[in-house]
Amino acid sequence: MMIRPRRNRKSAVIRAMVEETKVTTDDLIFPLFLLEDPKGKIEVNSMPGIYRLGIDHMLKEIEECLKLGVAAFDIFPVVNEAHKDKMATKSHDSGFFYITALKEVKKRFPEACIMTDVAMDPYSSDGHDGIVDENGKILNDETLEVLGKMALTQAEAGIDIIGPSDMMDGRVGYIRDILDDNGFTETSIMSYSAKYASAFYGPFRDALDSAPKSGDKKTYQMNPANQREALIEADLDVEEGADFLMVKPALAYLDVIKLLKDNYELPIAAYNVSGEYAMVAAAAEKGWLDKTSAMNESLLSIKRAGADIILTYFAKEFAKNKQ
Ligand SMILES: NCC(=O)CCC(=O)O
Ligand SMILES: [Mg+2]
Repeated sequence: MMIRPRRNRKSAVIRAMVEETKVTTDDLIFPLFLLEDPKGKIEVNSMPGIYRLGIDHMLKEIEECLKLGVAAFDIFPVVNEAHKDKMATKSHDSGFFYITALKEVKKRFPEACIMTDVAMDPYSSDGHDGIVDENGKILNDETLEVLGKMALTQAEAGIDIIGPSDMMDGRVGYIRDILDDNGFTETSIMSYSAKYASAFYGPFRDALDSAPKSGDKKTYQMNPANQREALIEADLDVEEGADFLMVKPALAYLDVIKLLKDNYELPIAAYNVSGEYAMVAAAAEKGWLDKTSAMNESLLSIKRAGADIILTYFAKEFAKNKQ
């Protein structure tokens, strides 16, 4: 035998030397759920180890993460039912707890990179990302106006990266124009370019209590069967001024991550979503697999597929394990 691939696996030093992919805390964005009650702290039932936090706890959490080397956070609001309405009015109310908390976070930790989400669902009494008309249809162009106001309100709070996750057509360009017209030329946009209508968002909707009250999201989120459609979405986002392209979910869509990586020069992000976290966490709780190894392998696979950035609920745990 002339060629014996096992020689390059014979010791830990050689294995490390020939390792093609490495995940570091620099690659990670940690999604966090913000509660209205400043002192609140409630675990998400379907995401063991992940908590919804009031601002007091969240400041502590961010401080701990920064010490561990995790410096980027995507913050989502948990909105009480009483504050939801058809037009998601609270999403662009600068006095709402979410915006005041974001300002507090940026003031305390100016060095942290803070990302926010642009979509109507957390604030919508219909639980949809856009405006729902009397026939249950999701209105595209009317929704853009709400998204524009939402993005501007977040930019005014000093947010570093705006994340439109709604999948309305034309929203990246619409938001870019509004930000630029108001002087926020340095506010970045990470577009959820290829966001699929996935079952793996279930635990996130538990966390935010934001599941659609009727229907599903298939008229705006992509069909999991489609790969080439991701190129259409990504082309548009590039033309409209996105700074990053995102694929979501991650693990069931590694081919899409690779496709975008091979076809675009912009950095590629992948969202290792709540259901992907929950599967590992639940199996680990049952003793059916090792949580740390499964976490490391998941993140490695997402990076190997081509993701430069990974949004993951494992961020803090990964960083702790690296210490
Ligand atoms: N717009 C953000 C999400 O929908 C997150 C989904 C998840 O983590 O399941
Ligand atoms: Mg699109």
